[in-house]
Amino acid sequence: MKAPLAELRDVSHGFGRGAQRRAVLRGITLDLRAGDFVALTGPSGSGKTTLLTLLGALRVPEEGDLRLLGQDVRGLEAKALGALRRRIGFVFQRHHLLRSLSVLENVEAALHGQPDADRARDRAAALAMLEAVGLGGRGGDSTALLSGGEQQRVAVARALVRRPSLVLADEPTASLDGTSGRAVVTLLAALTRGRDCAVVMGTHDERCLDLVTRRLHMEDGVLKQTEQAA
Ligand SMILES: Nc1ncnc2c1ncn2[C@@H]1O[C@H](COP(=O)(O)OP(=O)(O)OP(=O)(O)O)[C@@H](O)[C@H]1O
Repeated sequence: MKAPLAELRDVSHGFGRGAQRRAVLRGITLDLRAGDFVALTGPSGSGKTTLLTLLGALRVPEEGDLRLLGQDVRGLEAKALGALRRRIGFVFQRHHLLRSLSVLENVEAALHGQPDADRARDRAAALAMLEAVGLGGRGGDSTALLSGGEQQRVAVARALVRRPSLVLADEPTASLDGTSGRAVVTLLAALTRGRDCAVVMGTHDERCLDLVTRRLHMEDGVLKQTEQAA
């Protein structure tokens, strides 16, 4: 069996010091493997976003071991952490597209600064990814012309165009109606299936839970259940 894409062993994390101290994640042990499409559920404040930031190498845990894509994040310098982050795709609640760039340029921008950047190849990859999210004809449009669901599909294209090994989505459907939200999660599942990739989606959206392969539930910083979905 291949090594997990993410391995957490007894990971704890908190914020603040002294009387202001707040323990947010407590003793999290978890493996994520290729093919996992995970819904991370739990009440507001239970620690879902904090866990996603650790999985995204945006923070280093205060305690415990965290290996991402085979690397121990604690041992990494800032440059190596940056390189690791470039192998991870992020989708947020709001799309965070750049209004001054066209739809296609927003997706292409995710490829800029890559060590092996190549303009023509990057453009072809961005166009193919826009096609894959059903927006093949909209590359030249301003992002302001798109609906909320379409904008979030561009955000999915932007996150996946680098072919990341780990995709992290924090409430990707929260600002969308039910149909558009489901379309976004369906796309995320379809475009990552069969690839050497794991997806973790923090969500309160009950309507999308049938689309995942695995459910994790957080309560007060503790992972309560690790259940395989049907
Ligand atoms: N940078 C920070 N500094 C201090 N406290 C923080 C910080 N980030 C998060 N917290 C606190 O950690 C706790 C968990 O927050 P987190 O955002 O991880 O929860 P969540 O489960 O994602 O919540 P929601 O579903 O509302 O997004 C909260 O009490 C929050 O206030």
